[in-house]
Amino acid sequence: MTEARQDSGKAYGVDSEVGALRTVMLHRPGNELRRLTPRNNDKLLFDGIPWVGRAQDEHDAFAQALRDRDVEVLYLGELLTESLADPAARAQAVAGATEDLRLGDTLREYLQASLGELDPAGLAEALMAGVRNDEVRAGGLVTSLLAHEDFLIDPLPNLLFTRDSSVWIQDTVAVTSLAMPARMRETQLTELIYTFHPRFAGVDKVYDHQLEHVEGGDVLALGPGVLAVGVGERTTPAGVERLARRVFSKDLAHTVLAVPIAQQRATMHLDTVCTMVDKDAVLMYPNMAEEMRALAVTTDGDQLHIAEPEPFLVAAAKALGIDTLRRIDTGLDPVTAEREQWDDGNNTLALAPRVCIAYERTVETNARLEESGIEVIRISGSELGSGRGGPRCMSCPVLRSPMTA
Ligand SMILES: NC(=[NH2+])NCCC[C@H](N)C(=O)O
Repeated sequence: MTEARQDSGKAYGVDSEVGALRTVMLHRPGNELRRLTPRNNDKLLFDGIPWVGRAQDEHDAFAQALRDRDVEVLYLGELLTESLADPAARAQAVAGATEDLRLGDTLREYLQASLGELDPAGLAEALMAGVRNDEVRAGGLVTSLLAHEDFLIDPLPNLLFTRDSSVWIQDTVAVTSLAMPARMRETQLTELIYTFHPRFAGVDKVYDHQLEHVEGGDVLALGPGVLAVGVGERTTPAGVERLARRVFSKDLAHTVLAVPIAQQRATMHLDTVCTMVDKDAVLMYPNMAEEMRALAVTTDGDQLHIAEPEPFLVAAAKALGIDTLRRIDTGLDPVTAEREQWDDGNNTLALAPRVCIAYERTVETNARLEESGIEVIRISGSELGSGRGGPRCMSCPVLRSPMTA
């Protein structure tokens, strides 16, 4: 895969969680965060109202920490704007953003016409930050009945978490299918980027946003040929089944480990409780580590075979063909562990084996990681963290050095 990828000049492909990170897609938070209010923040999946300027500073420091380690940083907003240079992309974008039945025909037609007149940057901004009723002069019954502050196109503050809206599996990309209504439209944007951006021309898409729910935060590339997929609040049982069929049919993996996780906000994705920090080591939330189980899914080319549930580390080591998958045991007491898990202490982003980025505030977890020989690059996330996502959630690796020899 890698040779073909490099020969053809395609700069994408991911076969592990820890191969040297070369290119990553981030989203610099923008005006979509300025739409959050105390009345809509729950629905929009934020726990507070971030100070946007500071969140941007924190995010810039995150991007700089990556560049300092020779990682190329792509921005979703820029890729989107560039994609919208294509008239076909603009038409698809406008149609997608205005399909909501809340609009009614008059308003829909008005919006389609006015969005159609925007330049690519203006349209990208409307797609990300949304459009408020009092920002347009639409006229008509629906406009009159809606409140000034109602959104005609909802803002997408969770674009920040680029991990979830697409995930690279080898040299294909999965445009995911997000479960929460507040996030569903995000994948219209990643779909546009991977369809229309010249950088990704011709890329094979292994999943799409109209299929059963799968979120990227649930998908871990444990090593070449092995995916672990969390099943809980976001990714559904049917989602992991569909993803397994898709990756098997394209020979992108030989084993998919389905990992049930508690259906609650604190553990919304597998990467909130488990991330990889070395080729053979994971950091796990201690309060859940013992009970985590996995069902290994394999195929004979026709049927799926589902193994009996086994402890996650055992099933993962078997699938990877190694003796042991080590767990970095932070040894934290249950209360400290719970506090640091909530603050995304387990949500590390590996830049290479034994090097990761973490929020500085998860002091104890970071100290234990260092004692275990893992380098920790700390970033501040006092504002970024109000969206309940850490460095792994805020990054979509596009290219990692392959783990395969
Ligand atoms: N991969 C992750 N853990 N992403 C975190 C996403 C947080 C976001 N506010 C949500 O609720 O969807």
